[in-house]
Amino acid sequence: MPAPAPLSLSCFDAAIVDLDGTMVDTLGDFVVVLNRMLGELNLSPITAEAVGRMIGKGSEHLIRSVLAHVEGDAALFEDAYARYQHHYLAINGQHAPIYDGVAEGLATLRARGLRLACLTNKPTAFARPLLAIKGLDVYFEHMFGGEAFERKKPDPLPLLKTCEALGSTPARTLMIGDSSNDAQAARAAGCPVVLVSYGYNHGRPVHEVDADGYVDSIADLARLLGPGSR
Ligand SMILES: O=C(O)COP(=O)(O)O
Ligand SMILES: [Mg+2]
Repeated sequence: MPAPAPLSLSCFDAAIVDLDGTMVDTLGDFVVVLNRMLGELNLSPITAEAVGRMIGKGSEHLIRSVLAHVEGDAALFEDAYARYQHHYLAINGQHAPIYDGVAEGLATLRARGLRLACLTNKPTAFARPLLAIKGLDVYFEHMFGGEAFERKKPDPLPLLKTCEALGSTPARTLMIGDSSNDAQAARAAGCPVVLVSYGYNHGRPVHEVDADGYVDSIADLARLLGPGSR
C-alpha cells in the first residue's frame, strides 16, 4: 500500500478546532460543578477519572451519564441540569488551564492564512465566555456550540455547516480534535483530521482512533504542516 501523503499547509484553506480536551483542559471545571450539583441533590460525589470518560458528547449526555453513574433517579435530569448550568456559569474557566502550545499554534495557523472556526459540543453559553476568558476568541472567525445545529458531533452535520460558514470545502478543511467523536464526524464529512494526544477521548487511548495524524500540541501541528506556499 502506498504511504499516505504527508499533511501540508498547501492542502488546507481552513481548520475547525474542538474545545474541551483540545484547547482547554476543562476537566477540573466539570468535576467542581458536577460535585456541587450532586451535593445539592444529596447524591454521592464523582471522581475526575469517571468524569473524563463522559466528556465530549455535550451537557445533556454528561448529566444523564453522571446521574446513572451515581445511581441517581433519571427523573432528576431537569433539576440537575438547571443546577449544573447555574454552577458552570459561576466558575467557568477557573479550574481549566489552556494546554501548552495552543495560542502559539493557532497564531501560526492564522499567520499562514488559514481561516479558523471553533466547533464544540459544549453549550455556546459556556463555550463563548470560556474562549474569551482564555484569550482564544481572537483566533476564530466563527464559534459554534453544541446546540448550534440540529445534531452534534459525531454526526457530520456540524462540520459541514462550519465548512459552509468558513467558505471552505470539507476536503480542504482540517479538523483538529481530541476524540473519536471529532474523528468520526470528520471522516463522515470528508475533512482530514488530526488528533491531539493529551485530551479525553472518552477514556480510551487516542491512537486507537482512525485519524490522519496525532500531535502532542497544536504548536507541533503548525510546525508539522510546514511554512507552505499558499
Ligand atoms: O461535551 C462537551 O461539553 C464538550 O465537548 P467538545 O470536546 O466537543 O468541546
Ligand atoms: Mg473534545
